[in-house]
Amino acid sequence: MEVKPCRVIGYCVTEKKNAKMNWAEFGNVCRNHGFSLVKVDLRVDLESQGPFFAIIHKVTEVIINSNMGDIEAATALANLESYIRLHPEVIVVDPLDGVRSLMDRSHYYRIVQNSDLAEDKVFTPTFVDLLSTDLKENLQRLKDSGITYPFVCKPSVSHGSDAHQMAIVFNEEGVADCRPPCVAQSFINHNAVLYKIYIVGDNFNVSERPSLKNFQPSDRKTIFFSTADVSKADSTSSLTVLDPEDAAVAPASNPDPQRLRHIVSSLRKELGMMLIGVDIVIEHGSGRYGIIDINIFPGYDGFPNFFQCLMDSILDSATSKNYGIAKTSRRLSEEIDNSSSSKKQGKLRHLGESSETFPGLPPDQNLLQSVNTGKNTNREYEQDDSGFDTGDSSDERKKKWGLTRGRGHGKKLSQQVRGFAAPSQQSSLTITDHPVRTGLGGV
Ligand SMILES: Nc1ncnc2c1ncn2[C@@H]1O[C@H](COP(=O)(O)OP(=O)(O)OP(=O)(O)O)[C@@H](O)[C@H]1O
Ligand SMILES: O=P(O)(O)O[C@H]1[C@H](O)[C@H](O)[C@H](OP(=O)(O)O)[C@@H](OP(=O)(O)O)[C@@H]1O
Ligand SMILES: [Mg+2]
Repeated sequence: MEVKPCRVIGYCVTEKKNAKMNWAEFGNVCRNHGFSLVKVDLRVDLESQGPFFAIIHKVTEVIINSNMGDIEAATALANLESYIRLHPEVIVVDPLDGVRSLMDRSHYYRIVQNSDLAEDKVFTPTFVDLLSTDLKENLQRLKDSGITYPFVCKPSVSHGSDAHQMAIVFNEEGVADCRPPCVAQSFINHNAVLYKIYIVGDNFNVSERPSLKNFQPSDRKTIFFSTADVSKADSTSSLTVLDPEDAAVAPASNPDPQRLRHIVSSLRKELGMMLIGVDIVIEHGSGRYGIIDINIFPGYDGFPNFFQCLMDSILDSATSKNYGIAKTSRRLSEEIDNSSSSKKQGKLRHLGESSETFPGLPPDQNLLQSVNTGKNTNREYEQDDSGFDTGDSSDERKKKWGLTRGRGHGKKLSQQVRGFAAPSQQSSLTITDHPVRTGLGGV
């Protein structure tokens, strides 16, 4: 009996993400690969909407609401979970157990702590859960855990509308401002520069973002802030402008591609997920790399050609998952191979075939090297519009940044590596420094 190839990709994301991303663009990419894209309605049994080849989701709000007793959310989650359970052949982006582990901040801080990253001067700042409303108990826990002042107090749940209101606590008096359940994480001075790694399967892209300036312990009052005001590409908070004495000594820091690749490969191995965001700071003085946050299916703002990259990762996952190839007629596997090989003749450029230079950057910062990925698909995605509708593409962002803010804000790093090599394998990496005039007037 001929098996009809299943060519439907389903997606169900938060309304915010639905509005922010140009899903019609992804529909075009799917069609180019012989798939149709369907918006999944979790209120209805998925059997009647499938069968699905893959399901892409961001159901963090559904999980949170379900955990809080919302019946509709619990039903929606049960619909998704039962379909996944009955259809192990479907590619789930990403597995719900990985999603749940990244919804609890201290849980993923522990994953970093217990990974092999420590050997590479990569750490997660000291942290402790504060679950009690008893101030004395919390003060003791902070002391016993070695938390230093100032520390950042973050909601325990890392995603959703209530997850991004935070506080910088400078002294014991300020501990009364913590609202458990929360996580206290020692503050790391990092010269107001954050590196945001966006991971799509075996590809990652690094962009530089504004970040909190350096702080010292003091008797000052707690500072409350929303992360949306601090580390977005166009954040303009005065909290992200270095004090003159700090700006004078802040080194221009370029993250080490080898160490970034190790972070990506280690977290991919630990988490087994396709769509992850990792927030890195480089500690002033020690040069250690601090992983301060890991995000589920983040915004991918400025990620070149995100949807094409997502499609490739799904096909890669299908191939490596032997998606029914053993059980299905050869035709389907040839179809999958053809659709993936058609990609190679499509919009892809092999790395290292041509070196571009960017005016305004000294030659040594125009680094374009080929990457040996250990796979026969070394390639870079052309820097086309990824179909994002953020109104904040890297070109717009370049225009917005007028003055240099803090040291090291001068570059937009974009490292596009496919099938990155594990740190033990010798390989070099493509780094394209886009010279941008950066900073924000008047901050
Ligand atoms: N331990 C820390 N030391 C210094 N700065 C920190 C620390 N933790 C967080 N920050 C600052 O606060 C910002 C937000 O922190 P974090 O990423 O944990 O919050 P979030 O709500 O998960 O943000 P998002 O979801 O937007 O990534 C960081 O980008 C950084 O500027
Ligand atoms: O700047 P980024 O891309 O990291 O911003 C992300 C943020 O890190 C969180 O992942 C947000 O998810 P929630 O915590 O669930 O709000 C993302 O929002 P989303 O609407 O895009 O999912 C931000 O983009
Ligand atoms: Mg973050």
